[in-house]
Amino acid sequence: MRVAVITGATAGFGAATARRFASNGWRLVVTGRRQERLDALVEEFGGPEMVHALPMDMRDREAVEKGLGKLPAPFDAVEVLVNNAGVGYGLEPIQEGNVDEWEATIDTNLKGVLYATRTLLPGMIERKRGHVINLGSTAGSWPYTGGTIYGASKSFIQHFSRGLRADLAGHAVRVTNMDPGLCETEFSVNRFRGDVERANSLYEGNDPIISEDIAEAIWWVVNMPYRVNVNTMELMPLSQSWSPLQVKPVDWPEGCDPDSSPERDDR
Ligand SMILES: NC(=O)C1=CN([C@@H]2O[C@H](COP(=O)(O)OP(=O)(O)OC[C@H]3O[C@@H](n4cnc5c(N)ncnc54)[C@H](OP(=O)(O)O)[C@@H]3O)[C@@H](O)[C@H]2O)C=CC1
Ligand SMILES: N[C@@H](C=O)C(=O)O
Repeated sequence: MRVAVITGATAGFGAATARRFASNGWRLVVTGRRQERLDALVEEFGGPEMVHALPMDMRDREAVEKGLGKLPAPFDAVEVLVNNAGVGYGLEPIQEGNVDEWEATIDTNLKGVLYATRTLLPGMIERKRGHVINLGSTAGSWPYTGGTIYGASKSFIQHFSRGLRADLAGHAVRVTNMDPGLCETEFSVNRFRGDVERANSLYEGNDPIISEDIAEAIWWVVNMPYRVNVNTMELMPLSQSWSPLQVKPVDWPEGCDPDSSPERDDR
């Protein structure tokens, strides 16, 4: 029986992906911080014989290394790792940003992925069977006001995924970066610090992607023939596309001539 590790399985994409794999007979290792939701997953997917729950914070290196590094049989031959746990707190521009929230975003989205990947890769290489799927975001390619730290964290994931493929040259381990756009999950409620109304207003009337769509895409990527590596996949709801680069008049200081420059400006 095959084993998949899904980080951040207590909500959104992670929960839907866990459901997709469990319904196809896979054993699961599920992680998240909310114990009661992990307990519910264990019950839903067939009990502790089928699901191993790891309550842990992905920012806690020791917990991740210990939890994923010492998985009990039969959960120890991990074939698929879905690095899904992630957050994007706040939507303020950098000059007004909350540094604590930046750190939480960076530590979860970057370090959590690195800890899990580093811990599980040697086993995949040794068993000659593995697939790492990293959840990036369209925000990693297309910047928007207020999404800078989150987007930069997802640019890291895109580059990390490509680099990982290069490092794994010759090994039977696949790597996929998946970049979803607007999707309705708990992501925005967390981004807006619990403001459900503000989160809902993003989705209303826009037919966002739903978690099951992402789970389906992950399932498809994993089930391509072993010779095929889907490097990257970008998905948006049809309602989402690009708008022109922003242009905004500059609030120059009194007496400033925009034709001037610091070496010619005697103000
Ligand atoms: N929704 C969207 O529009 C998009 C989301 N993404 C990315 O997809 C991934 C999943 O997001 P989505 O399902 O939408 O978000 P949700 O907020 O619905 O779920 C996030 C999951 O991550 C877990 N998580 C968050 N922080 C930590 C942490 N420090 N330690 C352990 N687990 C953590 C949560 O579990 P718990 O709270 O129990 O710890 C939860 O299970 C993220 O990486 C996100 O950046 C990418 C593109 C679009
Ligand atoms: N789609 C969201 C998450 O990745 C966003 O970009 O805000």
